[in-house]
Amino acid sequence: MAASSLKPAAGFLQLKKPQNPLLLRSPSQASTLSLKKFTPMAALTTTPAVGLSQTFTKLKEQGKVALIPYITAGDPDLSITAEALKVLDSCGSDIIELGVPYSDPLADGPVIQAATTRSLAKGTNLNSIVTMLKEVIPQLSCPIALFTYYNPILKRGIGEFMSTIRDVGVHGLVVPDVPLEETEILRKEAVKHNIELVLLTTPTTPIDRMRAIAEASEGFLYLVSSIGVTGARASVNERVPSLLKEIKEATSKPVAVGFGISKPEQAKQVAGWGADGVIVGSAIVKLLGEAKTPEEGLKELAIFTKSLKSALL
Ligand SMILES: O=P(O)(O)OC[C@@H](O)[C@@H](O)c1c[nH]c2ccccc12
Repeated sequence: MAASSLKPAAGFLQLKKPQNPLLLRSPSQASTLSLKKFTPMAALTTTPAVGLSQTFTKLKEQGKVALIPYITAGDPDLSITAEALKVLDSCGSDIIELGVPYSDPLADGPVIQAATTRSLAKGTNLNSIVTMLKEVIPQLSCPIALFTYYNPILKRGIGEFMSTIRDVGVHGLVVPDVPLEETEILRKEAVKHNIELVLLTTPTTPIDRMRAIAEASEGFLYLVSSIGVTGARASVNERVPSLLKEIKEATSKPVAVGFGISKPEQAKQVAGWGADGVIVGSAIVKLLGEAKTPEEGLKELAIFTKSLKSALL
């Protein structure tokens, strides 16, 4: 995981069976879619978005905690993703994490895996996502952090990947399957292109390693709340408060907590524990995936996002 504790098994890019890198403890273990035309909406804000760390600075001054929803691009299709980004933005999101679908999503649970499969079946790829973002990002007021496994980056070439996403206005990048030791080139290219590379730490990351990850992370530090894969859980890991305390002693960078947060009450609880941001993925992906129609999904998305936002106020 970005970075986290972990070095994937040799040849991990060709893994047949998903293997969650978040479970590894130490380095040694370790078609183009035809898009509908997007109609520019008159009332949309055109304020240029600030980056991730600036967003946290602004929120901190206001005593607020960031709401960071995650959705998978291209599920059910990219024109709905474009609308979903606008809904998320207008309903109070502070940063949006947008997932690039990948065939071997090793850190993802069933909900995001299924979304990924649906999206790939529609032909979503990096080019089509970038084309969509070019149109949509100027209409958003909050920054986008792109989430992708390492393979699509390597396939394109690290430098070219960074310049492509930067050119369409992406501010941040989350890559869960690159261990800290191997993030060096990625970080260099990210800095060069003004992209904030967010690294992740988990409950099994040794403390010294967590410090090194915090030091290298840009934008914010992603605290994975529990071991395992993404997905809703009945309750948030009760170790999160002590993990947050340890991290806060090690860094002054903002810390956002994700994995298993699916309800407004849980978001509130995590904010109360001192997190600077709360990330909600599977619950939102599920809502969009299970909606009777995409339009229904967008309506429910607006309601759910607002309920998460008010839990954080
Ligand atoms: O789905 P959850 O449990 O709400 O967790 C957030 C998560 O979806 C998002 O940040 C994410 C999606 N896929 C990942 C893989 C690794 C780390 C993080 C992620």
